[in-house]
Amino acid sequence: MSKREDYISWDDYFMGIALLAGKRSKDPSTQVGACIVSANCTDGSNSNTILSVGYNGLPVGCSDDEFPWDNKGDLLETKYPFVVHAELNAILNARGKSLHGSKLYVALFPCNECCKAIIQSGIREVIFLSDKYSQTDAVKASKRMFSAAGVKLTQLNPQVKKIELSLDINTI
Ligand SMILES: Nc1nc(=O)n([C@H]2C[C@H](O)[C@@H](COP(=O)(O)O)O2)cc1CO
Ligand SMILES: [Zn+2]
Repeated sequence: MSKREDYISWDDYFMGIALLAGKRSKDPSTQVGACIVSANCTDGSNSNTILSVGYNGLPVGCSDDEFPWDNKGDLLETKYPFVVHAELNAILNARGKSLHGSKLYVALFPCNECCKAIIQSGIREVIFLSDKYSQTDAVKASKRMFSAAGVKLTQLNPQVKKIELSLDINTI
C-alpha cells in the first residue's frame, strides 16, 4: 500500500487549528482563533511545533454572561473595551515561552494593539485568511508597524476550502 496523498498541508493544518480554537469564542458576531508555530529551522529540528493557541474572549474572572457582547452603542455597553483578541491571548497563553522567530496563524488580520504585542514578542511572520477590516485605521496602523518592523505578512491561499471533523466514534 502506498502512502495517503490527500493529507492536509502544514499551512492548512495550522490555520485549521486557529479556526478550531475560534469555535470556543462566545462572541456572537466574530469568532477569531490564532495559533503560534515555531520557526522553520534549517536543520529541521523543532520546526512546525505549536507553541500556543488562543481565541477572542474575556479576561479570566470576567463572566461571559455578565459582560456585554454588543458591537454597537455606548463603548462601555459593548464588548470592545473588554475582549482580549485571539492573537494577544495566544501570546499570553505561551506564558513567557520564547516566541522569537515564530509564525502566527490567524483567521483575521491583526489590529494595531495585537500588532504591537506580535512585534515585541519576536513573531516574524503573520499568516492570515481574512482582511475584512483592511479599510479601518487599526489595520492601516498595523500594516505600517509590521512593515517597519520587517514582519512578513502572508495571506493564506488554502489548498482545501473545507476541513471536516467528525466526533462520531463510528467514523474513526
Ligand atoms: N484580529 C482580530 N482578532 C480578534 O480577536 N478580534 C476580535 C475582537 C472582537 O471580539 C471580534 C470583532 O468583533 P466585530 O467588530 O467583528 O463585531 O473579534 C478582532 C480582530 C480584528 O482586528
Ligand atoms: Zn487585536
